[in-house]
Amino acid sequence: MRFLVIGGCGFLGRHIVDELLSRGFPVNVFDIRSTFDDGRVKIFLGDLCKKEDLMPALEGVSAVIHCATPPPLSNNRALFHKVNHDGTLNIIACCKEAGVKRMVLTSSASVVYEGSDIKNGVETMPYASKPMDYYTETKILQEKVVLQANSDDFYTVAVRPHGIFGPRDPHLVPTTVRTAQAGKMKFMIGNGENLVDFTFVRNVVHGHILAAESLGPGSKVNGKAYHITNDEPIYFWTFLSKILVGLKYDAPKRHLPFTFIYFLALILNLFVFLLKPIKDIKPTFTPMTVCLAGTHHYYSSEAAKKDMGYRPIVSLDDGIEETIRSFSHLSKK
Ligand SMILES: NC(=O)c1ccc[n+]([C@@H]2O[C@H](COP(=O)([O-])OP(=O)(O)OC[C@H]3O[C@@H](n4cnc5c(N)ncnc54)[C@H](O)[C@@H]3O)[C@@H](O)[C@H]2O)c1
Ligand SMILES: CC(C)CCC[C@@H](C)[C@H]1CC[C@H]2C3=C(CC[C@]12C)[C@@]1(C)CC[C@H](O)[C@@H](C(=O)O)[C@@H]1CC3
Repeated sequence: MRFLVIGGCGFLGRHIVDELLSRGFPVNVFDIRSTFDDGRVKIFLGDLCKKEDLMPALEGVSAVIHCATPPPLSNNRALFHKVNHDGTLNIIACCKEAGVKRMVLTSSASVVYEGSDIKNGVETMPYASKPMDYYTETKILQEKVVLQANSDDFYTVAVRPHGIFGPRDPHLVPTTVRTAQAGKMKFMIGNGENLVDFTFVRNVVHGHILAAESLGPGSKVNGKAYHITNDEPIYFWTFLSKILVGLKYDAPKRHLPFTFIYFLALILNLFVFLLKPIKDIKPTFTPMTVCLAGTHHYYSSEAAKKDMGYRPIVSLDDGIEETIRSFSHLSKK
């Protein structure tokens, strides 16, 4: 079975490519940029929104894993809609024309998150009626169109990871370190007792490949969404503190009231919106990131265990240790 990994030059995508190759699968990669060179992989460069770019990459492909997205913290509504919604519709149409049989979408557990506590959330929870940011808004649209495309000759499934971390993560660890270097990591938001899922990247990869292998005629996974987590919810600030201390930065010790910081983030968000025509500011402290830092949000992966035999293959502590080692270049000097 030849795979095409759309977004294969990204953080998750590259790990998926590496694992597929190690399991002996032939792999194509499609991405708008190239970040690596491997003789075993043909990298097709292009825009997933363009049929003429995508079709050559689909030749001889049986299964597509779509894990491309604009950067989740970029806040560019038009780009998110163009890539995550319109682009995904293009991928579906191209897959059907090329005779691809299976599609795995990398969705996100956040498609049901509206800023309030979610404890052991299940996949049957409704989509967020008021998504907290444009990224989440378009991840909902994206998952809907992929699952609606499921049919007797084109099997689709959505994998919903949460808080992916690991080597080459471009979002979580670098942003955390930058925030600490800017002296803005002295306080925890809230009481520090909010449990969340952080998922080591190789567990997410494992879930994707299991999902791809599980698709097929009459399969119970066809047309469904599945949470893939480490199955070890951890206090949000304990996780960040482990990363910070591992990289020789001080862990936050004092607390700021969640409601106060959320109110400040709302005001900052209004200023960002008003200033947008003049200057495109991308604050770290947004209503979404503040809620993620101050509320419970962890999800049940029981459905994935039951329907596709998923189990995390790397423990949280081992994943944190490997991540810290891989980011030693970001250690405090
Ligand atoms: N990082 C997380 O914590 C997390 C959690 C849950 C779900 N996800 C989902 O996982 C997937 C991968 O996320 P990531 O963290 O690896 O992101 P990433 O930014 O590292 O990778 C995304 C890739 O998509 C590519 N891309 C963007 N626009 C494109 C276009 N128009 N045409 C072709 N390629 C394009 C980028 O070049 C990049 O290589 C995304 O779908 C994201 O929504 C991420
Ligand atoms: C300054 C602090 C308040 C926070 C510093 C760390 C944050 C930058 C990360 C902590 C949790 C991360 C996270 C995401 C992005 C980076 C953080 C906010 C996602 C929103 C990325 C996109 C995914 O789809 C979301 C998911 O559902 O997994 C992530 C949720 C966690």
